[in-house]
Amino acid sequence: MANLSAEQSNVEVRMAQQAGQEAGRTGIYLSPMAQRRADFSDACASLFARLDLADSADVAASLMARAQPDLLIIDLDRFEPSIDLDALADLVARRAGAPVLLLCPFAGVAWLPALMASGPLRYAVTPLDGAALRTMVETTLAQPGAPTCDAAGLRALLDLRTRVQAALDDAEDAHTLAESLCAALCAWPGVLHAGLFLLREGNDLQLVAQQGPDGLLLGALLQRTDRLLQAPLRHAFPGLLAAAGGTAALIEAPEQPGEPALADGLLAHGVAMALGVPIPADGPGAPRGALSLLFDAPRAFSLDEWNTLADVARLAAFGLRLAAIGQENEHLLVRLTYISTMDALTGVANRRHGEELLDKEIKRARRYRVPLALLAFDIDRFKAVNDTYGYPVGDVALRTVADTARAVLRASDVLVRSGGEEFHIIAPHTSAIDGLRMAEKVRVAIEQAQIPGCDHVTVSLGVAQLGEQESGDSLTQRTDAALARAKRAGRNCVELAMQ
Ligand SMILES: Nc1nc2c(ncn2[C@@H]2O[C@H](COP(=O)(O)OP(=O)(O)OP(=O)(O)O)[C@@H](O)[C@H]2O)c(=O)[nH]1
Repeated sequence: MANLSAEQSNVEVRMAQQAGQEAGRTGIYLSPMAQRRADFSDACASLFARLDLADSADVAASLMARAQPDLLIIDLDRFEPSIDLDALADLVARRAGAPVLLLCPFAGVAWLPALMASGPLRYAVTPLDGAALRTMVETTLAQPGAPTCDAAGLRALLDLRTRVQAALDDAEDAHTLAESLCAALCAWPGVLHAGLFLLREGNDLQLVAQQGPDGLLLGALLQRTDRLLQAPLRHAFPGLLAAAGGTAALIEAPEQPGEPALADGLLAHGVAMALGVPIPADGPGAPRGALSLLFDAPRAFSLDEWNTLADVARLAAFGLRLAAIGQENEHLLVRLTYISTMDALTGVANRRHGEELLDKEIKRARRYRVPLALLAFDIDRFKAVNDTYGYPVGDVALRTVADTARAVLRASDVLVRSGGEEFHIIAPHTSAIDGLRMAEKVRVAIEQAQIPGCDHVTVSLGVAQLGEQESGDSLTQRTDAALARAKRAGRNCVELAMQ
């Protein structure tokens, strides 16, 4: 069987050689690597009557100036990092539509769209074995046009763009955006699975969202879901290559990167081709990562498709930045609300916020016809504490008093620092009698509390229940008057307000 197929392929080569030579076919192969020029010559020279090997774009240009070949092959493998994209683009442009085959390493497909924009070309991802290379050369000679989208392909692209736009419009946070983007990409014909990787703090690349058939999970395929820049398959899996290197990566066959574990995993789930598109950092501190797409069959992308994929990645970057800004705004709002409503020393509500809360509770008490009590308390002879132990100890005493009072209150009660060493407690669902009990509990708790630096303090308290038509101001005045009476009555006691 092996002999037969070897014989067959020899026949094919001889036929192609004959056809090529009879047609007087000419070719120019460009690669800066001597070994690659020799390998190409071994695999494909027989397809041409004349094959010129060029080691630079300049040499290829001068060969082309003498006579345009039937096929120009540009091999980008090992061209990097000194690749002169402009010179190569110029070669493609000079072909003016005549056949060009671009051989592109799987981790360097970012150059593809740039060169495709200079003129029509076919491409193949390398490494390729000799037979596959020969087939690609023959295919390009037979059908030299660049991959294009038919009407159905364009409709699918439009649909993808619309879905991505909608995902951006509806995104509440980075996670929901990533999920919707994966769903949009999965709806693109041929896509089996879509995933989104994001670089988090500390250079931790994580899989944020994925969508695909049951059982096809990137976590299982890559054998981890976080710290993916250290994953064993980071040099082979296109999604990881794109996130790590910031440039697109494409494998047109599972075994192309030479990682048997990856090839087995992809083949087991019917994946024929894998693409990674980097999500560019959209400004400093912005998230960066990659989109990963797994396809059920190999296909050549048109320039429209490459451009759409780059647009999707840019929109993803923009949307993720927007989501991050939304989150930062929420944090700022929480901080701002805290600063403008809470007392910095004790962490309880400040006077202005206390007044707002009292108004709210009064309205609620009226609507539901439930009692509301207001308590006022003030530290006894606090001036003496400051004078004797110093202001910092006075501050500690204020904090301890606030903490102690808060500890004996219900969750629905609100403690307010009204100013200096004076506090109020808004007590919903509380009658005057219950308010008195509550005041006594607060008084005893504070009397017994240990104050670091000054031993103990006591408080005097006033209690009032909201009258039927009473305003917040009037309730406060009556409560404060009761507190004043408690002070006059000798301090460390509770007084009930008069109606
Ligand atoms: N350490 C500290 N002291 C404060 C603060 N705010 C107000 N005070 C002090 O609280 C004291 C209040 O004193 P007074 O109003 O005379 O009342 P008092 O000494 O507590 O006496 P009675 O209320 O009559 O028992 C003053 O010494 C203020 O300086 C604060 O934030 N920190």
